[in-house]
Amino acid sequence: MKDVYLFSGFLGSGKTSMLVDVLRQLKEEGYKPAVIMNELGEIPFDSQAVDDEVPLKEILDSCICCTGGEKTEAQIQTLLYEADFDVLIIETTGAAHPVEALDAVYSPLFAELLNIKGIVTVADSKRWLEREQLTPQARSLFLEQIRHAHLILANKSDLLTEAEKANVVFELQGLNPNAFILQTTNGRVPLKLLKNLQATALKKEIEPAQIGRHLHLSSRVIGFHKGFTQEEFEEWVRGLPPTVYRIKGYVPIEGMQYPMLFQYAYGLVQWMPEYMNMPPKIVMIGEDVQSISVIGEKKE
Ligand SMILES: Nc1nc2c(ncn2[C@@H]2O[C@H](COP(=O)(O)OP(=O)(O)OP(=O)(O)O)[C@@H](O)[C@H]2O)c(=O)[nH]1
Repeated sequence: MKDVYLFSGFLGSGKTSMLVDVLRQLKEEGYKPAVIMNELGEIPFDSQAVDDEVPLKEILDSCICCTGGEKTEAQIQTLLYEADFDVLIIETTGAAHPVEALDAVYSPLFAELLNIKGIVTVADSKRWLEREQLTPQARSLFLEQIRHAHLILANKSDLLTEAEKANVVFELQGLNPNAFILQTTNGRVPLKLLKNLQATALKKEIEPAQIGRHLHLSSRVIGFHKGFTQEEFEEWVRGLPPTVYRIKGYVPIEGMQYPMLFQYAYGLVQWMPEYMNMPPKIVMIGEDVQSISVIGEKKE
C-alpha cells in the first residue's frame, strides 16, 4: 500500500514550504515520493518548488473540491500506472475544503492500493489571531480546514510572541481536540509525526460541508510590460483590499536583469532574485479580484 497525505491550509499559509521540506526528508530516508498539486491560477508556480525527479501531476485553474473528484482520480490513476512511488502527497489549493478534497481521493479504482494517512493542515498563526477580519465565508473555510485536520501546523510562529504562540495552540486545540498541534516555521514538520498518523481519515467520517462552494474565490493572471521599483509595487500591494489573499509570480524591477520572484501572503511580502528570465506575470487570488485595478497592467 502507498501512503497518501493530504496537505490542506488557507491561501499562503505555508503548504508548499511544508511540501518542500517533507520531500527532502522522505528522500533522505530512501522513500520515493510523488506529488499531486492543485493550484488556483493558470500558472504552475508552486510546482517549480518540486525537483524534476519527483513524479508530479498538476491540476491547474480549478479546485479539487469544486470539480468533483474526477481530475484527481485520473491523476492518481496515471501516477499509479506510470510512476514508481511509495508515498503520495496531495497539496490542495488554499480554497479547498479538506474533507471534500479527501473524498475525491477515495475511489473504488484504487482503494486497495492507497493507505490514506490523513489531513495535515497548515494554519497561518497570525491569521488565526486576526481571523475576525476575514469575510464570514473565508473564515468558515479557514476554520473547516483546521477542524477536519488530523495534524495541525501552527505555522509562521516566528512572527508571534511567546504568549501569542501559547494562545494559538490553546485555541486551535479547542476547535479540534483530536488533532496533534505543532508550532512551526516554514512548515517544518518531522517526518516521524506524519508517519504516526494512521488512517484516522476513515471514509465514514466524511460529511462534505460544501463550504468552499460559497466562497467566491477567483484567480487572475496579470502581465506587466514595464518595470517598477520595489517600493512602488509594494505600495500598490499595501493598498489592495484585505480580500486579496495571495499573490505570487514574477515582477519586473527597474535595474534587475530578470523579473524578481514575488510572494504576498497575509500582509507579508517577500522578494527573491531570479536567475532565469521568467515571464513577468503574477497570479492574484482572492474574492472579486477581477475588479481590482492594476498599475502597469498589460491587457491580453
Ligand atoms: N515568516 C514566515 N513566512 C513563512 C513561513 N512559512 C511560509 N512563509 C512564507 O509565506 C509565503 C507563502 O508560503 P507557501 O509555502 O507558498 O504557502 P502556500 O500555502 O503553499 O500558498 P498557496 O499554495 O498559494 O496557498 C511565502 O512567502 C513563504 O516564504 C513561516 O513560518 N514564517
